[in-house]
Amino acid sequence: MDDMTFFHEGTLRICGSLDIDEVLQDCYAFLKQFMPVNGILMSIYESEISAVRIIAFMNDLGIRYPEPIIPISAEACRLIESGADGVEIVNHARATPASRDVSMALGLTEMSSLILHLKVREEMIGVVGVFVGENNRYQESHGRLLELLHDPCAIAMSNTLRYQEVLRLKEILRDDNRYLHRELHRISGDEIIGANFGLREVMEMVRQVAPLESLVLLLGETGVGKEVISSTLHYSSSRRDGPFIKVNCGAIPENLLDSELFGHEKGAFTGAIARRRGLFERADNGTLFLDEIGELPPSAQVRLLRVLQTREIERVGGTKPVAVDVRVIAATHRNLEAMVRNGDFREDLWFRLNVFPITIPPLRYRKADIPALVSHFIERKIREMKLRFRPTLSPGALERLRHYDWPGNVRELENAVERELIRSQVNGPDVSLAFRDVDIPDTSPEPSGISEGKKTASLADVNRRHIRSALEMTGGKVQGEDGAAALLGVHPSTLRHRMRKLGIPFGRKR
Ligand SMILES: Nc1ncnc2c1ncn2[C@@H]1O[C@H](COP(=O)(O)OP(=O)(O)OP(=O)(O)O)[C@@H](O)[C@H]1O
Repeated sequence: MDDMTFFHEGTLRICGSLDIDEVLQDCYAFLKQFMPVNGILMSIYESEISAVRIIAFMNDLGIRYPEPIIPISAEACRLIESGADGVEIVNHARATPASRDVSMALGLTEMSSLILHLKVREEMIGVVGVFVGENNRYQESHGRLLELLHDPCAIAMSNTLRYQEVLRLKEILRDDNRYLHRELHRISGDEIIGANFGLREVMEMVRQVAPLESLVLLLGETGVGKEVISSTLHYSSSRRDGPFIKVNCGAIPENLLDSELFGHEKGAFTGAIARRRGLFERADNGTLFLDEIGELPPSAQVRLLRVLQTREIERVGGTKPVAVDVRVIAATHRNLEAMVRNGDFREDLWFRLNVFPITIPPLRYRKADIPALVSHFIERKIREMKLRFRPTLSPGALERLRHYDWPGNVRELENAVERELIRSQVNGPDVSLAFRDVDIPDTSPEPSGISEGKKTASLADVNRRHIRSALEMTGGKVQGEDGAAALLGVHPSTLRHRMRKLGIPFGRKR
């Protein structure tokens, strides 16, 4: 083989892969045709610690991968720093200080080596050592051949160092990411209060569905805790170490929705100066929580359905579909079934989303959870707001909270606690929380045709609103497992009787 062909063939092997172990195996098989070789070693010199660090190593003598850092003597350091060049032929294990240190580290009593010193723009970046486990095996001609491969070896060495750095940084990032996820989960305090009381059935369903890959639809009025439940679903699933991405479908302007959800390619539209991954791609191997799914415009509904069916997204301006492994949890406070009937939501998408619906009951139907929620929020707010005084509850406060209807549900209760805590701080350490402004009667509009005075009407009104909102959530259905009677925990005929008495119309449209 002439020098040109040797160089060409050698370069193909050296630059054939980013996996340096694969490269060494290929080079070993190639070099064996031209010279004695038992192993190859790539190392760099670490002047600060007077050692060589092994970057890659292979051999056919059964020598185990040595400790990556091989300390070398001061004499060896001096020689390396004096700026060796080209190929050094060392035909005895004890011939030079460096070969003595390395052969000892490899456990070889005899060793011949060809040391190719790699330099890029006069800067020494490391060495490639080809060795054999006997003394006196290398000649000038072997050295000359190896020297032909200096440039490809230098490129491979610098690529390997960079690639190993990328892998190291990637691992650090992954580790940071896992840590931040756990922290986020801890700080957001996703403890579910009422898991054994008012939300027992919900939590039972969460336990059933969390380990599966199924789509989950969370239904319930605003502020009932759809987001906390979705995060519990994610963190109890096998995807818990993957991302949990939340998106409020109602908060993204329609013209930006596609690019937010599916990303865009560079130049897809004015202002798309770089490729951008969408939320689906960011949620890869994790969970995407699509809140307020009822607010999705019809065009986005079509595209979402396609993604759910194909598990592939297409970036705006892209030509190739991109596979994504994402579990979707959707949520809405709206009655999707009624929206489907009115033509505001696609039936096929609703079918797809409605595989495992979980309805979270409003706070007014689980008032037994109020004391635990209040103390949970007091603890949380004291921590978050770094408050100085820990107030107590004044007599009658819980009664007042239980008496109220909580149209804004748990979020409203959380806000009420925060407000009361802020007020309390100005009054010194012995203050208690009274929640006097929660005692106001319900302010939602009166149903038309009611002529009773406010005082006599209030109980009927409260009942009427409870029943109406239960019907709202069940799409007007009274009977059956998913009917309003089951939701309210009463017999269907009792509910019908009350509806008649309160003048609530029957039927699906209300
Ligand atoms: N069971 C619960 N235990 C502890 N905190 C809760 C619970 N339910 C809700 N919260 C808290 O109440 C607030 C509102 O809950 P969340 O945002 O989950 O409601 P939501 O139903 O998603 O509301 P929206 O429909 O407006 O998006 C959050 O701060 C949440 O942490």
